[in-house]
Amino acid sequence: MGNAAEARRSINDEAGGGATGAAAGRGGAATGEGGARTVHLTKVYGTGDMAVRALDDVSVVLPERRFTAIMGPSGAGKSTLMHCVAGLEDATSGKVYVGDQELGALSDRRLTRLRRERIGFVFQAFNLLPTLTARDNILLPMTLAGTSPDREWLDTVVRVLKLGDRLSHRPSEMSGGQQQRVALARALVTRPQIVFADEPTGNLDSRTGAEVLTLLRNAVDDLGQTVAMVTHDPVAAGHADSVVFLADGRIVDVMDAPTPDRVLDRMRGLGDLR
Ligand SMILES: Nc1ncnc2c1ncn2[C@@H]1O[C@H](COP(=O)(O)OP(=O)(O)OP(=O)(O)O)[C@@H](O)[C@H]1O
Repeated sequence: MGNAAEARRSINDEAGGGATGAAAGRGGAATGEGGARTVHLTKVYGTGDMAVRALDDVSVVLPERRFTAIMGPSGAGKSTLMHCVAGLEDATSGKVYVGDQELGALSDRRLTRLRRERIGFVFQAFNLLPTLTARDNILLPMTLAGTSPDREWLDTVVRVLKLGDRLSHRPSEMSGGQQQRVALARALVTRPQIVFADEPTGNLDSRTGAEVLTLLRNAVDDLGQTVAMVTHDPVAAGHADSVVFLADGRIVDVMDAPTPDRVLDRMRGLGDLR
């Protein structure tokens, strides 16, 4: 209960200098050591008559060691929000912080490094390389960066994700759920500040989807990760600590301790009847 209330306060706070209580309460500075946040973030695609305001003055905190779901009707700006916070898109105005680092202040080279070292991604299509074994897929970010894994952490991730007996298998020799677990392990292996999951259960049957959601939950509860997940699925959102609802590029609601029924009701209210 305390955690949910804390997460809500933190999300609802003006994400700028006013984000005192919740972020400070978890041992960070007022700006929060972990997690990510946006301050008056606006993203406009195109110009003139063609301009699309995909995000309109969004101030939100994705609190450290919390599992946050991002929901809303198609075109609401969910992917844009995720891409801006992950440093894949520039803000038109406003600011994005990963931990205490403001992304707009970074050169391209440093932004690339921050993305590689501090952000993990799990996509709907697992994006595993077919010719590599599970182990080599998991280690790919480190191979590309020329760094070596922290053995103990790698062992922990492999154990929590129950991949110990799959490490020498190639993606074609694994089920969808196993492939998604490898993708999650790859996202976690660098111990990122935040993991973004974009519809991570979209391609999975409901049982395997539930397994992946449990693993994301475990990544937060057992490994201390911060996870933000875009989803259309109220059941998936029910695994999160809180849900941020977007509509027309704005945050319209935040729900703590979500249940699938309450999420579904809220989505109906937003005209999202999928
Ligand atoms: N590269 C782009 N160029 C122009 N417009 C874009 C671009 N990317 C997104 N948009 C527009 O920005 C708005 C928000 O898109 P976004 O993909 O963030 O929504 P979403 O909530 O993720 O939608 P969905 O659930 O359908 O994936 C939409 O109107 C979309 O058409």
